[in-house]
Amino acid sequence: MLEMRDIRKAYATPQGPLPVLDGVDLSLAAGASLALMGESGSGKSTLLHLAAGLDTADSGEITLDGQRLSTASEPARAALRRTRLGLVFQQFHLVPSLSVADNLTLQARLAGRETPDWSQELLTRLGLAEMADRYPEQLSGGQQQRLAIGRALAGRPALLLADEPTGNLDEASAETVLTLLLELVRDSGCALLMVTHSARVASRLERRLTLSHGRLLAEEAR
Ligand SMILES: Nc1ncnc2c1ncn2[C@@H]1O[C@H](COP(=O)(O)OP(=O)(O)OP(=O)(O)O)[C@@H](O)[C@H]1O
Repeated sequence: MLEMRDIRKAYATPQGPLPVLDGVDLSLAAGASLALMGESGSGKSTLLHLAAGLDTADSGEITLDGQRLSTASEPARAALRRTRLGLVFQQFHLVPSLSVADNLTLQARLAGRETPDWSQELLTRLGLAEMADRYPEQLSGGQQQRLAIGRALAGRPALLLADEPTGNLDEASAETVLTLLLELVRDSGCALLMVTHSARVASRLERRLTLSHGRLLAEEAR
């Protein structure tokens, strides 16, 4: 479903190129879940952004759902993102002027992928059905992140990319949000690539990989 082959990426800085990824290979099967770990600055977000087609690698090949992302144009990458990917970040990035229900469905609707039954099920399972007419500022942090997860899954993506999705939440909300996210991912059959600092969070996923000095370390067995 997601294949990354010999990915290299350096950022241009005033001091010269800063190499971040130096030959990364990663494969994620349909429906599988993988935690991406590594020290701060090791390139986790960079890798996730490349998988999302939000940025391009200097070299290497990325294939998503059989389509080559690495050579696709920006509009083609955006179309693939809209239809095949769900994204969740540490910041929730909700639209303040839209209700909870509209935030949940907007992206799926724009991509022509909204199914009202699934949207309603998501609202209920995320504990947001009673709050459908509220606005994001009227929700707690945990509720806002649940909404952001619902939005990412409303279009039934093949792959959910999540960057520290519980990083902004207290321990109790983080646990609730993570459990819900994993249940919904499992039930919807989508694959999950999640960046996390937390070994405890990572242990809840099927696979774990660690980035270090631009490379992925050998995989730990579960
Ligand atoms: N746009 C950019 N321009 C220059 N350097 C960048 C840019 N984005 C990231 N970097 C640098 O690349 C390295 C990897 O950053 P990245 O955000 O991918 O790491 P990370 O592992 O996700 O870190 P964290 O866990 O702290 O979020 C860091 O040294 C960072 O400073």
